[in-house]
Parts: sequence; C-alpha cells; structure tokens
Amino acid sequence: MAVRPKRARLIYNPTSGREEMKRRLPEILQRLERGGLETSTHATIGEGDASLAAAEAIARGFDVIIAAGGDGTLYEVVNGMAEKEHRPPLGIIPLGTTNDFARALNIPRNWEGAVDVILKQHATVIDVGKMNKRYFINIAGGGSLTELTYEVPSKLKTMIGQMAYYMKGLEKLPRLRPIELYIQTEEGDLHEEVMLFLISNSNSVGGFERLAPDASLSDGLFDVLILKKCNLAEFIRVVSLALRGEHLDDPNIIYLQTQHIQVTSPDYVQINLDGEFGGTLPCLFTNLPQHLHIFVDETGQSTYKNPPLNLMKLPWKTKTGVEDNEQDEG
Ligand SMILES: Nc1ncnc2c1ncn2[C@@H]1O[C@H](COP(=O)(O)OP(=O)(O)OP(=O)(O)O)[C@@H](O)[C@H]1O
Repeated sequence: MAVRPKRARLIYNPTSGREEMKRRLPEILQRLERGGLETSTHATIGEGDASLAAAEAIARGFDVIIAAGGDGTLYEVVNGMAEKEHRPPLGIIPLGTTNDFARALNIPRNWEGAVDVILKQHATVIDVGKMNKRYFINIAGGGSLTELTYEVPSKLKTMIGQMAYYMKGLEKLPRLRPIELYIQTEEGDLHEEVMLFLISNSNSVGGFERLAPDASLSDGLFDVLILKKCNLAEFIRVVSLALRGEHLDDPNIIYLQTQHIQVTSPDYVQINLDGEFGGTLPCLFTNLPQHLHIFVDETGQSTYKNPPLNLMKLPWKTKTGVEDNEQDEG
C-alpha cells in the first residue's frame, strides 16, 4: 500500500481582491505543497465558472477543494458542491473586498494565515441554506438595500473597496419602499408589509456583525430577521441599533428561528444570496443541517461571540493502492 498525499483543487478568481490572488499564486501553491497538499489549479474565467469547476473537481475525486477569492467565488464554489452526494472538505483563502463569511468563521484575511488554517487540517461541519435550487452559507435577504451588494460596479469595488457599498446605500436610502410578504414557517404564518427580511445561517454581513446574534452555523436552523414597514427616520434608527446588535427588542423587528421558510409576495422582490443575485420571490428556504466541512482555525472560536465551532481532525495522508500524481492547470 502506497501512502499518497491528498490532492487539492485550488479554484481561484484571478480578478478578485485587486488581483492579489493572481500575484500571490506561486507563493500560495508553494506553501500548500510544502504543507503536504498536492495542488492543481483552476483560474475562473467569469460568472458561474467556479461552480462548474467545483463540480468537476468532485467528479475527478479531489480530496480537498480550496476557494480563493471573494464571497462571490465562495458562493459559486458552494453551489457547485452542495448538490453532490460526496462533498470533500472546503478550504477558504479570502482575498475579496468584504470576505463576510471568512470573518464569521474567524479565517485569517491574509493568505499565509488562511493557507496555514487549511494545512492544520481542523474542520468544522456547517449547515447550508437552500433557496429553491440555489445554495448559500452566509445570509439570504430581500427588500430595502439588500440588492446593493450586486449593484455596486466591480470597478468601483476595486478602486475604493468596502466604501463602494456604503456609497450605494446612501444613494438608495431616499427611495426605499416597503414590500408585502406572505411568510409560512413551522412557527406560524405571517402577512406583513416589511422594509426587508434576512434569513441568516451565519451572522456576518457587510460590517453588521451582530445582525443575528444567536445564529449558529451548526444548529440546523435559520435566524430570520424582519424589519416591518416604517419611515426613513425609523429605518435609519433601527439600522444604527443593528450596527450595535441592539435591535432585537425593537417593536419594528420580528425575529424567529426555523428550518423551513416559504416567502411569497405580490411585489417583484429580488433575493440576495451571499451577496449575489439569487433569483426572485416566491422562494422556499430550507436549512440543510451539517452539510459541508470547512477548514477553520484550530481554536474553534468563531467570531462575534457565536457558540464555539465543533472541530474534527481530517488527516491528509490516506493509505491507498493507487498512485496519483496528476497535475494540471486551467
Ligand atoms: N476571470 C474573471 N473575470 C471577471 N470576473 C470574474 C472572473 N472570474 C470570476 N469572476 C466573477 O467575479 C465576481 C466577484 O468575484 P469575487 O467575489 O471573487 O471577488 P470580489 O468582488 O473582489 O470580492 P467580494 O465578493 O468579497 O466583494 C464573481 O461573482 C465571479 O462570477
């Protein structure tokens, strides 16, 4: 029986993080290889390509998949993996603008630290959200301001980073309109005019670190946050409370936990999934418990005082009769 190193497929967006990924690629590969991971790469060429690359990596039997880039790349990789029966553990090298999900999991936002997290082989298993036929790991939402993450031009993001999101938010603020929602959950039904609704698996979104303070990535439940119809002054007041995590007792807020939630509306409502356009209502959201293994910091501490993550060790070396030294690019 030969002992072979684990084979990793690094799926990276060469344009993310002001092209830092492209510049750092040789060093990243060297560090992964030194750490015992035989690594081949796929550079994405545009929207949707990371999903196809992740599905292909699974079909080809890679032991580890690494998503390197921003939240958009991570979202696409998760969508390529979530439907498959066998899902290898996922490593994250966050090199995007906001890196919301890496923040939630306390994954270092520098490439050396992120690579070392993967090499230490500690993983946690997280719930995955399903919306109709799409998947998300962080947060889904609709209504006021939720569409701004995919409306911000990527050129502006490259130039001024996260500030681009705040500028877009200010531009949209005077034009906010409520939407009429019909919501069905195990907890009961609701018919309400709302400003926005958020369905959280994790709790980190665009600097709002305490939006869903009780959200756990491994409890099999979504934390649902609804902001009822209100005027602009009220909206700004509640948003500023949310920045401090002090919004849950506000009378404008409805907060509940559920595994399934059906949302319909007579209005045209776009859905934001992990920062990307995910479709429009009506939608059925389902939490798929413990669906994906992700490499995390060995302390198991998630960010923002969330419950500690459950950890397991995933060893690199496996005993196998097959020698496999395949390397390729593209
Ligand atoms: N070669 C490419 N050229 C242009 N766009 C690409 C390419 N490869 C992937 N993309 C698209 O770029 C989008 C944004 O990428 P990504 O999220 O990785 O980086 P970012 O925008 O810098 O970070 P963030 O999402 O955190 O703001 C992805 O949704 C993806 O569809």
